[in-house]
Amino acid sequence: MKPPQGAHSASGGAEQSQFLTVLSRDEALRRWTAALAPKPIGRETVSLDASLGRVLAVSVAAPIDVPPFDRSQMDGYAARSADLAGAAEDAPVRLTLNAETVACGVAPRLPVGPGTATPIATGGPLPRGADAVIMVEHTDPDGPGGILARRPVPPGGNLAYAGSDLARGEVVLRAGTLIGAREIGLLAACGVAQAEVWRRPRVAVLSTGDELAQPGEPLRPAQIYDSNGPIVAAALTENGCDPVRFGAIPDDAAALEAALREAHATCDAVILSGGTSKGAGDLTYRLIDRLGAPGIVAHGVALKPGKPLCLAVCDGKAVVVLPGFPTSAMFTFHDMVAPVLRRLAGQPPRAEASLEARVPVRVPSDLGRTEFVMASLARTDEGYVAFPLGKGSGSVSSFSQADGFFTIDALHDGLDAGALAPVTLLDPGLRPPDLVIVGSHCVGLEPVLDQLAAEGVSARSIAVGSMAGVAALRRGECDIAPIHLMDPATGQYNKSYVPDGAELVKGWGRLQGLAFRAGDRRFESFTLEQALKRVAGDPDLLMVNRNPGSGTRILTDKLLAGRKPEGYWNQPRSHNAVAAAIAQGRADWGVTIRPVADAYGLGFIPILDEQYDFLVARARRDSPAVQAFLLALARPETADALLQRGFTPAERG
Ligand SMILES: Nc1nc2c(c(=O)[nH]1)N[C@H]1C(S)=C(S)[C@@H](COP(=O)(O)OP(=O)(O)OC[C@H]3O[C@@H](n4cnc5c(N)ncnc54)[C@H](O)[C@@H]3O)O[C@H]1N2
Ligand code: MOO
Repeated sequence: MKPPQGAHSASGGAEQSQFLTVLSRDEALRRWTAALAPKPIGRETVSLDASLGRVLAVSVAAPIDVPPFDRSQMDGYAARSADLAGAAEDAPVRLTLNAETVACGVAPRLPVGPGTATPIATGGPLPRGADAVIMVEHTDPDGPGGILARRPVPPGGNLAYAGSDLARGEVVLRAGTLIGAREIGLLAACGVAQAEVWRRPRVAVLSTGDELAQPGEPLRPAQIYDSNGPIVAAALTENGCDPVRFGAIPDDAAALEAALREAHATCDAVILSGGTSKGAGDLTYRLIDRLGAPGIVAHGVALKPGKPLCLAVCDGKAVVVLPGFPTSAMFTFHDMVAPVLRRLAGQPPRAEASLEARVPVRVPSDLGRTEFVMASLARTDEGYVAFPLGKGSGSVSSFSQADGFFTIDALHDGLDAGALAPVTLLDPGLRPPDLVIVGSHCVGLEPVLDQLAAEGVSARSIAVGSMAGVAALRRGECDIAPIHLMDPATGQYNKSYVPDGAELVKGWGRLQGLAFRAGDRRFESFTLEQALKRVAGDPDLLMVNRNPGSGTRILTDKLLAGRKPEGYWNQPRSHNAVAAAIAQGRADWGVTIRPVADAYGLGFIPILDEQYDFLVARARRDSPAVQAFLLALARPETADALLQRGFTPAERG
């Protein structure tokens, strides 16, 4: 959305007309549902094949008996139980065969009189007079026209009576049932070819913002891909609605008004994302308020993520503006919007599940807002651990990687390390991963994890950095911690960081170096010593550093020997961020690894081969998942893949 207007704008300052009242989550929902009175929007009749995933609008009673007639459950002979009462192995009873055979789908013509039997197939209709079936195994032929029955069969033996499965008139599926494969089978068995189901609400999906490109299009400078549109559309389908995509609307009053009016006129509900927060983006609100009464009922909710959520009802239709930040958009959709849309769709409430987990690190939070923290779960010997996915509301990955979320209430400024928290699962069918890897993530891990996936071993890699990985391993929260930590005293990698109960497994080498824009004369063809002298002496050179605790930071500090050049406090958390800052000219140099520098087309002066190794918890070493990991690591294909990506595989004997 557009930034706040500065002093040069016509209005002479940023408008601050939004968030007049920030409501609690519950109050915002109460006002919205009171204005909307959500209920199913209508019925339609669909064919049985098209009914999967739909919700029955009316109860269905069986129009016929199932089975429709008394039928045999065995291949054998329809007979009279009274005739068989005295039959035994040493005293068989002779029965005369009637002159017909009852196959499936053949109506019998002849009755079974006393002393007679009719050959019958499993599923064949029982002839008049018969009240039992004797299995063929319990008989012997006795000439062309008779059998000897060697067992007694009680009345009703080996047969199913008409209506014993479903009786005509019995309700087989109730209104409100979600139709799955089993329900379809049930309806088909009763001969029902169509189902009366709730109509799926058509919900318009509009992204807003000049910066949005659609996936598949090239990304121009300062653009990002529209992820909210596709994820909201998919989440609507998951919740029983039909999304209608309107794409990304630029920040232009006429375009937005036209799209919004069309969406409101042609759909049952409208969901926008972006431009709900402060700034001069109040265009959307003025337009929504003009769409119909009562208009906006809540704008600003005391929760995080999701504070700028805007809820409206215009002429009986729900209109929602989700925050632009992807995690905020998805969380508010999941928590507040989806349950209401499900009621429009006639869908049953979503199944909720939660479990208790220990949160291993302190999680700070804002006072005054209920904070929802997305977390990845790992199972340990002492129960579940919830790792907060600390990427913030702007992240697209934290909502998708989260297993669930826990809350920190508005009156607290954080959750202490080690606290227990109930975690609400985003997918109630959570299956904890077989292998938990916590520490520094490296793209060299991908071929190893691909092999595990192909073998059916599910692995979860949680990137928290090397130091935090060591701590997690020490607390028993993971199986493996990848690290690349130089001991500043010895210059050696990793060996001095192995905690009790762990062992070090060799990974691979990553060439660390000083990266700069290719062709930059201030670095081109310099040795490392020359380059370091240059950065110390040239105040125009801007560096990009790494976050404290990262292996690269330790190395950088060692190289700088106490100096803090311009840019030192710019401390992103990844190799890629360092390379992007240099490539895009926000910085001139930084320390990163060769594969990343190459990917960004940067110049590179080698420093040293840093060792990326694995701490393995000894107690877990023999588990099948850890064994699979170690095997995958040792495969020649892995070494090839590492070489291809610019890493130096460890020598293995
Ligand atoms: N001064 C203040 N700034 C902000 C506040 C505030 O209270 N005061 N609130 C912050 C919070 S909290 C959130 S959440 C965001 C929400 O911002 P908007 O809803 O106005 O959204 P935008 O500004 O349009 O975009 C924010 C961010 O998200 C990206 N975005 C937008 N649409 C999409 C999309 N369809 N797919 C992917 N990403 C999208 C957009 O490019 C921005 O990066 O505001 C804070 N600021
Ligand atoms: O409410 Mo925003 O969604 O904190 O990030």
